[in-house]
Amino acid sequence: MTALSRPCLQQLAPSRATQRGRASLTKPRHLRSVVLASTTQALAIEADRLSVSFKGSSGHKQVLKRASLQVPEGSFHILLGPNGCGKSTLLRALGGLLTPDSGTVMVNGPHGFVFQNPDHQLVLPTVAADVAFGLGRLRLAADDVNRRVQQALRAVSMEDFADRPVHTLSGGQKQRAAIAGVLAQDPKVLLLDELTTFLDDDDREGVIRAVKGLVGGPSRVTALWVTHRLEELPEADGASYMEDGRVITTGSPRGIAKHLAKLGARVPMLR
Ligand SMILES: Nc1ncnc2c1ncn2[C@@H]1O[C@H](COP(=O)(O)OP(=O)(O)OP(=O)(O)O)[C@@H](O)[C@H]1O
Repeated sequence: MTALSRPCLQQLAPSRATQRGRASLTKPRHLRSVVLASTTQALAIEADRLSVSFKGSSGHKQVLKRASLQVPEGSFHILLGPNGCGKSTLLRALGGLLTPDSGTVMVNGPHGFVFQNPDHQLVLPTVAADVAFGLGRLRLAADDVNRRVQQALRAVSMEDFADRPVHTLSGGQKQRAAIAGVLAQDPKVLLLDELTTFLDDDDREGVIRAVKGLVGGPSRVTALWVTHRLEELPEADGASYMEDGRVITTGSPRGIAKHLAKLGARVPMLR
């Protein structure tokens, strides 16, 4: 894990926060485009001045403060920021898992949400049964279900694990099985919340490779990847940095790395 030197950045350390629920999939919205760098690219995700607050015992706490984010279609985009700055809240608002107080959200295409702790989203005894779980509502023929399950497992290099009991998988294998459960439903956008927090380096690399394989594939899946690990920055096509409920800056991974270095972080890709 990368060492971080300044107090605000030390909060980028792993969170033990967990979210209950399974991967979810929702309906497409309209297409927008934006000028990014020198080219016009279609956007897969756009949040515009999003505000979210939660009720607590001491009144309302505003967590997102007119946060805006744009993610080009077909990209692997990293969202970084100190613990508690609102990354997961922004992701959940994008996924339709909570209702913002104000602002707008656009996600172009069906999207799947994968949570930080795979133990909270793998609910059936075997890998294949779990991957098939979300397909129940589609009323597909058994052959179609099997085909989708096999394809999804192949996409995350888990085709040999179909009959394995879920409890025998490593953390990274569980995350890849959770991703397969979403993929079986054919999403265009993946919202991925700190999937590598509990993983060792091998498992972490396996999960990142699986997601990058999907993004680089013919279906032009877009992945928004929330992380606190600065060493994952070079994997991304683009990145955004949040602080205190706002997206402060968006750019190339190297540009964001330089921004973080100015704040005092030791960023591996700049060494
Ligand atoms: N349902 C909720 N009710 C009340 N407060 C909440 C709720 N969800 C999040 N919060 C608060 O909102 C703030 C932002 O939380 P969030 O999980 O979005 O931050 P984060 O940047 O993802 O942090 P981490 O990196 O630790 O996961 C925190 O102070 C958190 O306690």
